[in-house]
Amino acid sequence: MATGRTHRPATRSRGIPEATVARLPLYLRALTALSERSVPTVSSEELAAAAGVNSAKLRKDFSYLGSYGTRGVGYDVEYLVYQISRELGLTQDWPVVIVGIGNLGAALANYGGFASRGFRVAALIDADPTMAGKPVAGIAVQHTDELEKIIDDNGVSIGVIATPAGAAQQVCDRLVAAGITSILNFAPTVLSVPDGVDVRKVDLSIELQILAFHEQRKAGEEAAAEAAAVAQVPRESGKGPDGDVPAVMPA
Ligand SMILES: NC(=O)c1ccc[n+]([C@@H]2O[C@H](COP(=O)([O-])OP(=O)(O)OC[C@H]3O[C@@H](n4cnc5c(N)ncnc54)[C@H](O)[C@@H]3O)[C@@H](O)[C@H]2O)c1
Repeated sequence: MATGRTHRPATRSRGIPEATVARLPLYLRALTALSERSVPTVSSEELAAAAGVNSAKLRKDFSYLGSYGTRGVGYDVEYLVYQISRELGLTQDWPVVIVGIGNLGAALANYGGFASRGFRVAALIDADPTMAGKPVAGIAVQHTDELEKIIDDNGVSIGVIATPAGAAQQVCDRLVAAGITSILNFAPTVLSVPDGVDVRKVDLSIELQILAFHEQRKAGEEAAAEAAAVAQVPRESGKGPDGDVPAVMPA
């Protein structure tokens, strides 16, 4: 779902390509599901299918982690969960702030999947003074006046922007000035950030537009197939649809 842009080279410092990094969460999600079912080992084919990735690509990706599996047995699920979590930096707790606590920000704050993956929502921040002190997902919303202090006090390095597009750059600038080096941006705008700051952008409407494109193409292909089928219907020479009336009168 994420359409991302980062300010990092295509290959990370430890030699893991960015495309592999982008697939690690897919493997981790599939492996976590296996782990929850107490499945001890998994073959590259099974895991690739569960993650929606080609199995040769999976084996190549895992070779960057130094994980080659055992022939005839496959990969040890628990160990792979640990390896990928460690590679993604998920073996430590990441405090996150969400800025803009409207419909989306509140939904994100309520999403239990962050905490279970090591992302602790440390603070919720909004510019609306009437929201200050109101609890959302059990956390009192704080006013943007306190943004810098909140980030400093909580050692936050990841910020989530869920404000209207018009406010996003200004919020981004304040987050970066306060020491944030990773931003997840939900606002439909392109953010400018200095080198060393990673931005990932999530835009569900872009995903829907891509689906609309494919739907349109499928509809076009169906229409073309129908037209081709109609064109191929054998006709008796000189007869109309009823078989007795000429479709086209001779000139
Ligand atoms: N990426 C996606 O898939 C996706 C999906 C839905 C919405 N959005 C986007 O997310 C954003 C929020 O949508 P919403 O429906 O929650 O809007 P909303 O109007 O319900 O909430 C916006 C919140 O941001 C606060 N805000 C405004 N300016 C601020 C500032 N400078 N600092 C801090 N807080 C500020 C407002 O007080 C409000 O509480 C919009 O930009 C919207 O387009 C993205």
